[in-house]
Amino acid sequence: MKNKKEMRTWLDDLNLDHPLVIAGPCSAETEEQVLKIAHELKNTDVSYFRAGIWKPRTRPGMFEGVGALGLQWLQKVKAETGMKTCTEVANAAHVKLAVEHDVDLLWIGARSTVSPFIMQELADALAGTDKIVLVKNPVNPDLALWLGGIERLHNAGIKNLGAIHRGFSTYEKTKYRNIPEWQLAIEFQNRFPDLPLINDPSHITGNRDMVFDVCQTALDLNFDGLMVETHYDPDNAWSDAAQQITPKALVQMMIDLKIRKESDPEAKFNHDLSNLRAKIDVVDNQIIDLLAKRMQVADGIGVLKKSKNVAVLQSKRWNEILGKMVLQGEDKGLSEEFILKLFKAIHQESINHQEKVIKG
Ligand SMILES: O=C(O)C(=O)C[C@]1(C(=O)O)C=C[C@@H](O)C=C1
Repeated sequence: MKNKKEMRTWLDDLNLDHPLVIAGPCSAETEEQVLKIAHELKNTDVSYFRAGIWKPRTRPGMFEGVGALGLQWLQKVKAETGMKTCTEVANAAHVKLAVEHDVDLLWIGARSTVSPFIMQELADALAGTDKIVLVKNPVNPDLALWLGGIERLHNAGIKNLGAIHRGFSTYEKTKYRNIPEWQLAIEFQNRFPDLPLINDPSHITGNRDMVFDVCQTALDLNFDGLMVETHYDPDNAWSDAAQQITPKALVQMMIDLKIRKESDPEAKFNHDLSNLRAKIDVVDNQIIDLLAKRMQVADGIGVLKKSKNVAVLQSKRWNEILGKMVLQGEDKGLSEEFILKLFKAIHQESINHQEKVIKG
């Protein structure tokens, strides 16, 4: 699969003067709930009304969605509000029912994207439709698996494709429900700049208080749209209560979010930017020189350790370094998260250098 300008045709054809917004409840609960939310979202920036019909839940015994019945409610949403509709599909039977009920956009969930078998089943079931299909990232931060899933749909002749960044599972507890790993989304855009990329702040945060900030970061990183879970009574939602926001809050958020341009033609701005970029280039070169110097020292340590048969990994020393660097970083306004990532990468490279010396 290669990047092509036409990949964004379906999005361009919407002629929006703001990012694409997909919103609606995590789950369709009752007909009244679905229609009430839909009417509150009518005449806002929302183009697509979302509602989960079949819900993949971590544990059995939780609310697993109303099933096909909810698709009739989505048809009513379309008839009464004019909004297009979307839902998640996870197997060929879901696809058949969603297509029969005229759902406009289908998304594939993170737990499906991880499985090439499921992706192939969905690609086969969707072949021949002109539906928009958005593929959420797999639960693990694996860009090749994400792109591979999209490629299966592309190879089945599905033209209106896009991706949803919903964050990644981690063993460690973080402030996020699913950590964003923004670098991976940036890498995605580098590889496929014309494949529409939508951010899902609800699943990244798991917490409505953080939704705005994640949306702003996504827009700052040129995402094409947002998919935001929305409920008129979030606290009493049947699923994902903590992360849903009200339609009113969504409207306010769309007013408050800053939509930034990719560049500006003004001469002074471009002159100042070039100067600052030249400074960055100098510093980047210094960083590379320093890292190379550090690895030369590591090579020396490797030679010394080899002579006395001493192990490469020295956890006590390493933890002392990490602790010191986190403190120094804080002093200089560098986040703990960044310092840990940076020094863990440096440590790994130092170990690789020493291994090479010891084996060589
Ligand atoms: O101090 C050592 O023993 C080293 O090998 C150097 C170093 C480092 O790069 O700072 C690398 C590996 C060890 O786990 C600890 C520290």
